[in-house]
Amino acid sequence: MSVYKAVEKKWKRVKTNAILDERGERIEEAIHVIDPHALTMEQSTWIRKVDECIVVGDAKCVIYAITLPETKSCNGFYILVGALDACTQRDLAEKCLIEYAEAPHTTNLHPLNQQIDKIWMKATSRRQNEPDPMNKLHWAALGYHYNWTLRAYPEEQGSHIPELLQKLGEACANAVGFEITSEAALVNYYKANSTMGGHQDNVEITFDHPVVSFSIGSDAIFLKGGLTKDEVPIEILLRSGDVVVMGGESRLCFHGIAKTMPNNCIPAFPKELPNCNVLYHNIQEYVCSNRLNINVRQVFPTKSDQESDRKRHKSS
Ligand SMILES: O=C(O)CCC(=O)C(=O)O
Ligand SMILES: [Fe+2]
Repeated sequence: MSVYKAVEKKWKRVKTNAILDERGERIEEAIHVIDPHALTMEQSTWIRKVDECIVVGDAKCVIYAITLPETKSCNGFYILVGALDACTQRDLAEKCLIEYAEAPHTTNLHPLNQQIDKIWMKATSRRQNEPDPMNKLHWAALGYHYNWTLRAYPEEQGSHIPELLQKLGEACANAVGFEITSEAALVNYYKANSTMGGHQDNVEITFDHPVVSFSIGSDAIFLKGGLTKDEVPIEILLRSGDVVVMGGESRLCFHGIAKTMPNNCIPAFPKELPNCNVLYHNIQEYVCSNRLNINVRQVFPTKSDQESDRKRHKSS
C-alpha cells in the first residue's frame, strides 16, 4: 500500500470531528497536522510565512508557503489563511447552493439525466419524510465542463465563469506570484463523512497556471502529496475562508480530502445575523454539517505562453 493511501486509511478510522480531544490535546492521529492557526515550533522551521495580504473585503490573511519537509524545495504550494472575508464566504455558499448547481452549469446528475432544477429550493421545502435531493449532489461544473467519458474538455465553453470567481481566482493567484484566467470551475459538495481520494489535477491542456481552491463551511483534512503516492503527504487543517493555491512544481501533486469535519461554530456563519432570513438559516445549518469547495483552473494556454514557448523552441 502506498504511504499516501495509508494516511487516507488512518483518517478513515478517526471518528471524532476535531483534531483536539476534550482536554484540548491533539488526538494521536493528528500529531503531524498543520493547523495554520497554531503551527508547532518544528513546523515553523519549514513552513514559511511569505506575506500578508487582503484578497477581498477586510480579511487580512497570512500566506504560508508549505513545502514537503523531505525535499525542502519551494514548490508553489500556498495557503492563504482566512483569505475570504465573512461576507464573501456567505455569498459563495449561497451561490454554490442556488446558482452554481443550476443550468446552464452541469452537475454529476446531468450525465445520468437526473439533473434536478432548483435543487436547493426543493431540498429545503420538502416534507420531513421525503429524501433530501442534496444527498445526490456531489459536484457542479462551470465554464468548460470536462467530459469524463471522453476524457477531454469540449471546444466550447458550456457556461460562463461567474465574475466573482474570476476575480477571486486572479487575486489569490497574483498574491503568490501566479497568473490565471479561470476557464473551468468545479464545486464540490461534501457531506459529513465525505472524502476525496488522492488524485492529480492533470486533465487541463496547460499546467502553467495554478489551481486556486476555496474552502467554505465545515473543516477538512487536506492531504498534499508529491508527484507519486510514495511520498508522505502533508496533512493540513482547512477552515472556512481558507484558500489553497497549487502552482509551479506542486501543480501536479497528488492531493485530496481525507476527512470532512462538521463544526457547529463557523465564525462567518453565526446562528443569527442582523436582518437574516430563512434562506440564511438554511444555509447556516447546511455549512455547519457540510463542506463546499470551489476550485478554478485555466484550461488552455494563454497566447503569451504559446509565444514564449515558440521562442524557447526556436532558440534551442
Ligand atoms: O475539496 C478540496 O479542497 C479539493 C478538491 C479537489 O482537489 C478537486 O476538486 O480536484
Ligand atoms: Fe484536485
